[in-house]
Amino acid sequence: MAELTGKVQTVLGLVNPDQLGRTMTHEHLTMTFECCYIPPPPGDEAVAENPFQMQHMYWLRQNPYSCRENLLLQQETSAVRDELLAYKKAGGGTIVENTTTGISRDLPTLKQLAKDTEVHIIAGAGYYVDCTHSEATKEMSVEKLTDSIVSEVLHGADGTDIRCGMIGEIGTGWPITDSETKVLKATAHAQTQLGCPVIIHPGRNPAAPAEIVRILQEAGGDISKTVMSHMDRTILNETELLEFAKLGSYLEYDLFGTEMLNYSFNLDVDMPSDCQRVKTCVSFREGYEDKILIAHDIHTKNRLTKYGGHGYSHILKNIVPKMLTRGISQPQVDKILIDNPKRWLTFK
Ligand SMILES: CC(=O)NCCS(=O)(=O)O
Repeated sequence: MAELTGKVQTVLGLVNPDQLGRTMTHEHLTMTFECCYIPPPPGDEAVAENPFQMQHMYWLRQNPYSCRENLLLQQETSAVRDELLAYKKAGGGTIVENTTTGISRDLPTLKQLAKDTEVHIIAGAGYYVDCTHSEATKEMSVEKLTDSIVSEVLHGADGTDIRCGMIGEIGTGWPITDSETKVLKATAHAQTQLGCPVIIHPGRNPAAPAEIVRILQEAGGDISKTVMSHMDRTILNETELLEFAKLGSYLEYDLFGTEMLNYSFNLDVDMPSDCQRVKTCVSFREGYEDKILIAHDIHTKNRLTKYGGHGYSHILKNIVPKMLTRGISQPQVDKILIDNPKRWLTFK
């Protein structure tokens, strides 16, 4: 698309890629996550009902998905606005907002936040995981899904004229369902038409990312312009990780700030700590430094600083200094936070 080529599309319009600055490539500013509610561990049912206040946060840190109120980030726009102002002050420039259809994308709120804070915000087109697909979505053909995604980028989404600047996060589970496969194919077709960035939420199985790449590639997708999110909890074996890296997508470590003993979506996974995430970035710094992206993927209330969480500035304030002490140079940090996001987000 000639108008988009060489530009980045924010909720306030097209910008020159050099304007983005430091970029978190996977965040949510307003969304709901009720689709992923998990009942509390046996014996904790009463604790889960505690009033949503500071004394409850120690429990929510370990069980974020077992309290319905914690899943309503959309109620916290004022706190998120304050956080974005702090992010800007900490040197942040851009947030890629990954909320798609199914988890309450709210484009007017994103536009207002961008105006209020002067942080560039890029919104996502497309659909989240199968359990959030409506009956109408499930009945759509790949062609219809493609048209709808293309329209969200070219004309605006959800009945507004606010345009999405990338496709994703496209949700998939494991195994990948028929409806998710159609959405993946439509994503690839839309990407071919638009030359746009794509970002994927893989299912929680080490085989999921490669299977997604296979489906996208067969449908003509551009893997070099595609981000595989949530690598932190998906491929933990080093050999398997290097095998996947060879396929050429961006590798996103986007759960910085999440430190939990039991990852309730997949108890087989030992969720890495931030130190382990930094170590992984260190191990990737030669060979794949052009492919690493990082973020916090804030999607529950307890992670906001208002509730004692790490907030959207954690990487800039705490992780970058740590990286510098562990052998990642300032130019390499700049690649991860500025150059790689800019390259990914620029329309071809
Ligand atoms: C909003 C979202 O999809 N977050 C991902 C959480 S997960 O635990 O990495 O699947």
